[in-house]
Amino acid sequence: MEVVIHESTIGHSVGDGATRSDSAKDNNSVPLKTEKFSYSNGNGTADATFRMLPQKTPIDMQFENITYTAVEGGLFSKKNKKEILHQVNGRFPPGQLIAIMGPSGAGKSTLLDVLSGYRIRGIGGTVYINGTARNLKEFRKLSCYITQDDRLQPLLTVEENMEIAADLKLSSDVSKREKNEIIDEILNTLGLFKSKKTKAGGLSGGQKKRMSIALELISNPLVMFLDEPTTGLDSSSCTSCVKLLKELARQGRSIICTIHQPSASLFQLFDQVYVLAAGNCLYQGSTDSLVPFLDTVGFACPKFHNPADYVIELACGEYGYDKIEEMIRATNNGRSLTHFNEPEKLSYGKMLKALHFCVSAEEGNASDNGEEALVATSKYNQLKVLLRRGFIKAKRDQTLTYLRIGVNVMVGLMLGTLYIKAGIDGSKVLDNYNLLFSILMHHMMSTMMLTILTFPAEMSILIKEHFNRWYSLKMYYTSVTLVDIPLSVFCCFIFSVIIYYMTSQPPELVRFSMFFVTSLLVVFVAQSFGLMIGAYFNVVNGTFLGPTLSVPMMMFAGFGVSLRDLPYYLYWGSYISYLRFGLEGIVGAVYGLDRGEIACPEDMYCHYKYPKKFLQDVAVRADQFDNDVIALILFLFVLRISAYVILRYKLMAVR
Ligand SMILES: Nc1ncnc2c1ncn2[C@@H]1O[C@H](COP(=O)(O)OP(=O)(O)OP(=O)(O)O)[C@@H](O)[C@H]1O
Repeated sequence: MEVVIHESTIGHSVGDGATRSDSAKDNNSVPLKTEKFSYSNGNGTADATFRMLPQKTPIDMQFENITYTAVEGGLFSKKNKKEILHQVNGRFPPGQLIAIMGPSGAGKSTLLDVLSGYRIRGIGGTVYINGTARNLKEFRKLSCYITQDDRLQPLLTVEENMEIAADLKLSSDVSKREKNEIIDEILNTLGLFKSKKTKAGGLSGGQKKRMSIALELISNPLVMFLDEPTTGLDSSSCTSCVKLLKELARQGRSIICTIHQPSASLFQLFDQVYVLAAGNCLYQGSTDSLVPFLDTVGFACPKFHNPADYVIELACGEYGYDKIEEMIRATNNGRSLTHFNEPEKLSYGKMLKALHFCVSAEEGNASDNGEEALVATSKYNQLKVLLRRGFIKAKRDQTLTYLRIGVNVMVGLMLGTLYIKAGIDGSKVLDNYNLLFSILMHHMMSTMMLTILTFPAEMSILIKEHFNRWYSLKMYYTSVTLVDIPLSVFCCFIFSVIIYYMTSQPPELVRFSMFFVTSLLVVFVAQSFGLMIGAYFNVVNGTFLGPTLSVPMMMFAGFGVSLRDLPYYLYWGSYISYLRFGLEGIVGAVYGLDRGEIACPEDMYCHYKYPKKFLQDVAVRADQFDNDVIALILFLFVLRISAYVILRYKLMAVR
């Protein structure tokens, strides 16, 4: 198979003095020399032929005096600063598979987060890329972070997940055929080709891990950070995962991963190891040199003992804390490179054994500010791809789509049966009023709770994909907003038709339209409210807060206590309750527009056969429809913008 490689990052370096030798050619596809090589894919070996281009400069990473200070303490408790990394140093050369090891709580994930640029607050020290202080923005374009939990779209097949990633991470100049070739190439390499049509949710743990790696490989990162890639895998999957990582390292990448306690055979697969204990470096150097190092510091590894186990035992303080201090001194907290085999000087040709494309030719470069400059494709393309993904998900989602439609039909039928013909019965005007409020309750609770319950799961995927520069938050948010519109409209329409017909509300198009528009706006406002809560809180807190905060909305809607009877010092509450405007709009649709006398059954007393009398008694102004619509639209805008701001804050706060 031949893969075209773009000349997109020629001469690209990531220090402050980052240069790009020929940015004008960034998007040009130039076929160059062809090279053939073999690699293992977990199912044996495979051959591939790649057309190679001058590649990105491999990345030699050094870090000096890295500290990380976390701030502990809640909103109402005293804030304490806690230093987690204590001036650690080290070097991660290219083409190497590097393990960051240490006991639980040693600071492995923290160091990985700091080096990858995922963590940006509370950090001290300097990271150098090829000898120059790191420019984080440039560095992020060449690196990726693969989280411990596999944040995949479970409803999309492996192939669809890859296609979406390719459409977002590769320049739009790359043709569909070329993208497919790259996808096949990566899936083949990672042993996922046969599972192409399997939904990601149905993959095994090992396959999910490989899938996470495959998605990021699309943009051909030079540095890959992986947080505990072997956690949850059986020993054979662990080995094949680490072998795969080694293969990727051999192609010129730096592969840096945290790992708990590898078996002796797994440990041997790593080129280099970095051992941490309580935020200090105990050892850094080649895997082979660990045992000689332990000899030199006088803590010889017992015969037949796994050196990885032994060094973790030392790091845990099992043999005394003085030994930890001795090792920190011996390595000078990571400054010493004595046990560091100079990385094998890979020939240029060998370095070029990257799988396929280099991509850093951002179409979004036009606006070279903020996150837009980090993503690979235009805003329009991001939105298009995210909408495509959203619609595929919606089509397959049992909860968000089918259950939602089912609930609207069921509740419509139930309420319709309970209040059958209440709309034309002069003796049942109060019942009908209850029905109208119940309709609003249904719209509010069903949409708000669905969003609160489902959005936090999306959030973790958003954090990963956004950090790995798949898309900008604006485009993500726009797609989330747009994707749900058709289904919301459909559900609301079908519910409105059922209830309106069964309960015999006035059969006039204008009234039905007012009824439907008000209902739909309440749906959108409630959804935005749910999004605001779901963006910030987890499911447990959100499930508590959503209904709790809705109670004042109901109180001030003017239903139980009419607006006329609200104490003046609480009247402001009616302006912050969107249900008040919803109720006014929907009651106006049914009883407004100078509706005439309502038929009263024989032998019945109909107190409210004149709608005007009823409207007076419940203190609802039925001539305010336009204002109600405007108020609900305002609520919609304010809540949507607030949800966006909260989402943006949350994305930064987790870092
Ligand atoms: N934001 C934070 N606030 C307070 N403490 C933190 C914070 N982040 C990390 N820590 C603390 O720093 C220490 C190191 O955490 P880290 O997650 O890096 O450890 P680790 O070596 O990766 O552990 P494990 O292998 O168990 O995942 C832990 O004691 C942890 O509680």
